[in-house]
Amino acid sequence: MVKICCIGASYVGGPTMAVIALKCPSIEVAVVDISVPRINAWNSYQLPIYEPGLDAVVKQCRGKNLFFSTDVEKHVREADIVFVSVNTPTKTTRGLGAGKAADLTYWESAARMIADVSKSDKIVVEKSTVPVKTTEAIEKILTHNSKGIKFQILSNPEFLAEGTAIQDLFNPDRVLIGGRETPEGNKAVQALKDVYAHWVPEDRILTTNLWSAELSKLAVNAFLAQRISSVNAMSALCEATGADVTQVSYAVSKDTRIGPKFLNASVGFGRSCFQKDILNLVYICECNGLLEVAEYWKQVIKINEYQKNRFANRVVSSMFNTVSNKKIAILGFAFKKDTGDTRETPAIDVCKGLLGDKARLSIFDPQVTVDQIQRDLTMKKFDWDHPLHLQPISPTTVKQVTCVWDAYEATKDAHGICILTEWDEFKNLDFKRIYDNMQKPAFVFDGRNIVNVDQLREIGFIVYSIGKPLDAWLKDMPAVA
Ligand SMILES: NC(=O)c1ccc[n+]([C@@H]2O[C@H](COP(=O)([O-])OP(=O)(O)OC[C@H]3O[C@@H](n4cnc5c(N)ncnc54)[C@H](O)[C@@H]3O)[C@@H](O)[C@H]2O)c1
Ligand SMILES: O=c1ccn([C@@H]2O[C@H](COP(=O)(O)OP(=O)(O)O[C@H]3O[C@H](CO)[C@@H](O)[C@H](O)[C@H]3O)[C@@H](O)[C@H]2O)c(=O)[nH]1
Repeated sequence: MVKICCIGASYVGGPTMAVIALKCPSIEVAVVDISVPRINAWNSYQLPIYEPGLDAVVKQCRGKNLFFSTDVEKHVREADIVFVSVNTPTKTTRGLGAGKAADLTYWESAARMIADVSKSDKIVVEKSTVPVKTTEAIEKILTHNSKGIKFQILSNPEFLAEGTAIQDLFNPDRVLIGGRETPEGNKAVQALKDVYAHWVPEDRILTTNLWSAELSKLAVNAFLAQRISSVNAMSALCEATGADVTQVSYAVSKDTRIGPKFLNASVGFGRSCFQKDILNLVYICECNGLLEVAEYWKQVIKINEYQKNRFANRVVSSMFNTVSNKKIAILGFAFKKDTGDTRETPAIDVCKGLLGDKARLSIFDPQVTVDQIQRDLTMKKFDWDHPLHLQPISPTTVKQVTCVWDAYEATKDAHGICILTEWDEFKNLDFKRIYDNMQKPAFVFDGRNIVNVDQLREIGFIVYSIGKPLDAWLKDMPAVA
């Protein structure tokens, strides 16, 4: 029986391995992590991450051919194939490349551990998103101390998106496998292909050299984020001219060369992946002396910062240029719907912007805990190009924040509402009831374009939707970005 071990039991390691176990009953899969609470949660009824469809997959395989464990060394030692799916955040502290380069500390320590504990030949699969040429460094670590054991290293980047991870894994656009172009490398690629071939059609399994696989992952994220920044840049122009960004993006999407996906204007893209992977790309360009190329990709992140600032400024300027001591309801804190993940969520920047102007915030998100919100709002944000108001806020400011478990509670007596995540349940709220319980004039700032603007205006709200023709009230109060 082939044995797989995956180091890192989080958003990628957990769902990916659960799907491999489900689709390949003849393979034994162990997912290991150094975090005891995380592994305990995987072995309980309350999984550590919220992902639609994940519970059912885990329930079918756990204890049969899917195991979660903190005994990292044992499972690595026994495995034929070791996936490494640890965190590769942006290097935030001082040192070479700080603020842009990927921090490979976790990857390196995983590689050293694999080299130390292995007693048989292994295929090591790079699942984490890493800079181009990381495999080369990992190869050196593994082979330096290999005691005659042979390691083949493959790059197999993951393209799942949170909130749709299970459907993305069941039906991937492609599976990408990069390997050494040697007989041993080809054999390792084939072994991994055989795993995916249990459910992925052969024409969707692409094989490349190692560097193409690593770079393709960064390229895809850069292209996706670039689409969002492009449509968000258009949204500012729409507001200035009276065009409607939904109409514009629909017209753009009808061009078959462009297509319809990833063209929704929003308060900004979140999650560390887009920002960290583009910063990573920028750093690689700079290291290769390609300064203009680096500047080009940096602009995608700058527009994202601009969009978040623009939104917070719009709220303040619309409400008579101050939100001091006003209650603002924040509906949604996660970076997108159907996940509890808040990493780099635009809500952090918008909330910090409003708190900087001394607003009182009442926050509701169906999947994010109070502790997480407090942690996010007090955490120091690393400074790559951030305005001052996004720096850490003081404990007194945090007292201006309450978290509640109901949208009606959050909006009670509020002066304004900011919708920051597109949760489906926000579309069906009783806005008449909400309006009746709010201070007047009552404002709605829709950062996800999910509300029916006409209906809300009829109720009496002053409504701001990203990239839409402005309410007469707002026209006279231009937002300064
Ligand atoms: N989250 C996504 O949607 C997504 C999608 C595609 C790719 N990726 C990439 O996949 C990688 C993992 O992402 P994630 O969101 O699952 O990461 P994460 O940061 O949520 O979790 C990483 C896990 O690895 C564990 N870990 C770190 N070092 C370890 C070690 N030496 N031994 C055992 N466990 C260790 C940590 O305890 C943690 O549970 C990243 O490189 C990310 O860029 C993420
Ligand atoms: O038209 C759009 C689409 C998305 N977003 C925002 O963009 C962010 C990212 O969304 P999404 O890409 O759906 O989620 P992620 O889980 O971050 O997935 C991205 O990042 C992963 C990590 O690398 C990749 O594996 C995925 O392919 C890639 O889509 C979220 O804040 C969304 O709200 C928009 O504002 N407008």
